[in-house]
Amino acid sequence: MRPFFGMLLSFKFKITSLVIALVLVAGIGAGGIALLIAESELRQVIARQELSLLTSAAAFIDSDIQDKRQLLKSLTEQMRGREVTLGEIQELVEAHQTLREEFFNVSAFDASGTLVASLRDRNAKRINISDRKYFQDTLRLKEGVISAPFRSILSGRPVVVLTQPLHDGEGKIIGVLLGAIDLQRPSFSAQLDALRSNSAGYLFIVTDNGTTIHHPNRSLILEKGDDGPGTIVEAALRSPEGWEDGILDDGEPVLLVHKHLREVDWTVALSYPVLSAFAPMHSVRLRAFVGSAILTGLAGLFGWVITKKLLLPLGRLHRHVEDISAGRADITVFDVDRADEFGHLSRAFYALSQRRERAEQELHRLATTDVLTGLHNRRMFDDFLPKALARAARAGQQVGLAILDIDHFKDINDTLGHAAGDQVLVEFARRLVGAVRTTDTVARLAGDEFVIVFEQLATNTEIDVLGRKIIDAMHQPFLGGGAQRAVTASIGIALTTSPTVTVDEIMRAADQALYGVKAAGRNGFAVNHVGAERVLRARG
Ligand SMILES: Nc1nc2c(ncn2[C@@H]2O[C@H](COP(=O)(O)OP(=O)(O)OP(=O)(O)O)[C@@H](O)[C@H]2O)c(=O)[nH]1
Repeated sequence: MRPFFGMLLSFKFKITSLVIALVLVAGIGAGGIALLIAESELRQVIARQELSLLTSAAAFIDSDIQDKRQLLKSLTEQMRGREVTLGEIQELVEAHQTLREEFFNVSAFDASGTLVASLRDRNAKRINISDRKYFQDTLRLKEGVISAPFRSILSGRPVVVLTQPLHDGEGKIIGVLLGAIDLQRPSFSAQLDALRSNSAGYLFIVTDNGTTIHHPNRSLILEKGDDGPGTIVEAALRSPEGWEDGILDDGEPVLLVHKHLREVDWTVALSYPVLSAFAPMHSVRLRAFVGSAILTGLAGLFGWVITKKLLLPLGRLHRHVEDISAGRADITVFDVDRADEFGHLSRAFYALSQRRERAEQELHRLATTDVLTGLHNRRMFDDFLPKALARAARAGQQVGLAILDIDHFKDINDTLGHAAGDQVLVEFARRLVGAVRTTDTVARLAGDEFVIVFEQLATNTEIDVLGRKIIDAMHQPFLGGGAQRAVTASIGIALTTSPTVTVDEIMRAADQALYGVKAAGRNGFAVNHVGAERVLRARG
């Protein structure tokens, strides 16, 4: 659990998260904006395409109605020219083949509105349409009109009729010629439906008052659709032409494209389901989402790998600091030649470690050095002697320990003063170091007591030479408190080749030798072999 939380807090994790966040923001931001723009563009393109298609449909319907009106008009003009009577109209329309193709029925009514001829059924009931608005309008305007859609009394079919006034030879209106268009007849509706074949959505036509003229659901024809705010009928009639987005048709959002006809107060409209219209967009969105997810994952992985790689020097630096702290390496492991931030950090660590090392060395020196004489002190000696004994035991060599005591040093202090005593101690130490070999270790234990550890002694007699050399080194008078004074020392030396000798044993043996020298009148040295428990020589 802990390593997991540790990983969450790691710099690598933070950088990786940052990279992922940036990629996500960039992806969602740029991708989302691009998708929105693309979607908006697509809507415009689709809407324009559909409007252009609708314009063709509107032109087709306009021209169809115009053709039909023209046909009726030319027929009535023919009749007028030939002074056809109402009684002759039935024969005439039956003889006119084109009328059957263009109209569901063509009928004629006299000026009182009574049926006088019917193409579909010459024996049709003599109905009267004098109360119909289109009939009245035709007589009043003296020109053809297009009726509102209605259910025909003659056929029971939903129709609109085109009218033309009938004139006698003198131009007087004697009746009205009607061409009926069956709104459910394939010749009208199938042509419109054909315009939408292979495409999504459907075409419908409504009059200006919202009555349905054409609709794929034939049962709606002649019905007045809901034209409340936000309905497709209201949207279709809102302006002469254009498109509306997001209108609900039967609960489904649609793109509604509409165009008003020129010839008649009808609006032809297209309801285009948005979901299928933008189906390509959905797949683009899905692919963009998957792409973004993959990209984000890759970016995260990439961020992790790159950060890990970039932070390798930091890891190395961390290990180096740990190794140096644990004493497994020295400060030369720092890569101080790097030019980057890790180089700066390494150099800072190097300088810090160097200062710390120097401080440690100084501390160690102070802790192991006798302040007055500059020799090793007792602490150093206590640490050093066991190691020297072990070294000698390993090498099978003889080791010697000398304990030195300045004779009657108290007198020097008492007669010349403590400072003069110090001077003597310093000079004594200096001469001592000068008298022994570089391989020998000299220390001041306390007061006027000094020790020397002799390592790598070649012969037994070598120690005699060294003892004599020390005695001789002290022959010259010492300067203390401005006065010259003879200083002598007593030296007890212990020698051993035993690999099992202890610190106590060799110290005791040296003490014993010193005691012998002192007993013999001081100013000399004696050598005692450890285990022999006797002073072999005592010389002044
Ligand atoms: N000047 C000076 N005196 C010290 C220092 N440390 C100890 N002493 C003195 O050294 C003297 C040591 O004298 P002792 O060890 O008693 O004996 P001694 O006079 O040398 O006599 P023997 O050893 O028997 O010859 C004492 O008076 C201490 O006060 C020091 O650092 N400086």
